[in-house]
Amino acid sequence: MMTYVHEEQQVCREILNNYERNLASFQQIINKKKPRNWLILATGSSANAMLSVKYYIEKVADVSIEIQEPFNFVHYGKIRQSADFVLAVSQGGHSYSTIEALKKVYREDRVPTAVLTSKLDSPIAKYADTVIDIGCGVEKVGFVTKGFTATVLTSLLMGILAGVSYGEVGVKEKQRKLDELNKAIEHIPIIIRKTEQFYTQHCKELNSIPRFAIVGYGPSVGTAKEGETKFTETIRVPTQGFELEAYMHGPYLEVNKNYSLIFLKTGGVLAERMEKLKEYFSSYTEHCFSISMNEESERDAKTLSLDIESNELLSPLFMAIPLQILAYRITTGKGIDLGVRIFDDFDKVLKSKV
Ligand SMILES: O=P(O)(O)OC[C@H]1O[C@](O)(CO)[C@@H](O)[C@@H]1O
Repeated sequence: MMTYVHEEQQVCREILNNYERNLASFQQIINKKKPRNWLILATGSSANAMLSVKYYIEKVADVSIEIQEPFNFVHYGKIRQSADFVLAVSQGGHSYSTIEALKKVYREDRVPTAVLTSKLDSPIAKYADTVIDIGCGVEKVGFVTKGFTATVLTSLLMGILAGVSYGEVGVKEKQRKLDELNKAIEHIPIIIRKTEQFYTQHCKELNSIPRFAIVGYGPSVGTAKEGETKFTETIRVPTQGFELEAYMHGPYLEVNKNYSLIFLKTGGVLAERMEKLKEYFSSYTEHCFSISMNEESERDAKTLSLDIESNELLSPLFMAIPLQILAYRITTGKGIDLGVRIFDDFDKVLKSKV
């Protein structure tokens, strides 16, 4: 897992170097059909990645994005009349639910379909008009890390290209946005280093926590959800990712002195509201941690400050990496060997991957 974390920067560089080629077929759909109402079908980390980029794409391309959990879509859902493009996202391309959902749309043959995957010859590729390469190669460890960041970056680029095609983004603005992404990925090694130091400083405490809640807002709700996915897959203690305000409607009542909160601080309009929540719970549990994208004016030992000056909407490119590393470090710190498979017959019985 850490090997892939260390590959994230290189993979991102490659994605940025090759985006014109990798996204050529997507560009064609956009230029030809000009879809403005996208339905995205994805589960697990892929859904978290798309939730992370939704706001950026909606803003730069002036489109509207709906994300649906594929199995519910297959059995209970329907495609909105207004939907004019369906994008299925499956990093490995074997998720049964996403395949079935895409099949349903593909057979109707009403809207253009595309699949975003890192495995171009995977089963899902048969059911879309267009196959788009995430550009990160196949990740062999099931607890994806580079695949998440690569999906985020490729999708951000799709948003920029759509913005250009729709006249929302001019030539200069496109270059500015690409520069912003190039600059963003240069922070990855330092994020890794800072997170490793942070874990070393707090390992005893972090390893002993029985329950985590990760709270975010805006684009970092997707990051919080990815933290939930990563922590439960690896550390195997109850962990949930919450949207800031939703957390205040019930979930907070669970807080006790053993409970840990991880606040994702990405600046923006809700920064103060999050600070208030943190302050409130700091007197009920000692285990309040923050991961802050921006430089913190007051240094607090339980804040991992990444000191990055960037657009809040790009925060998923940075903020998931500390959670990936913490997931791995806490897991090994607790003596769990991720190489030893558990529920080994799960896929055979439940067939959630085909
Ligand atoms: O993106 P994919 O390949 O469809 O996978 C979806 C999810 O399935 C899992 O591999 C677990 O089955 C998750 O780790 C992953 O997020």
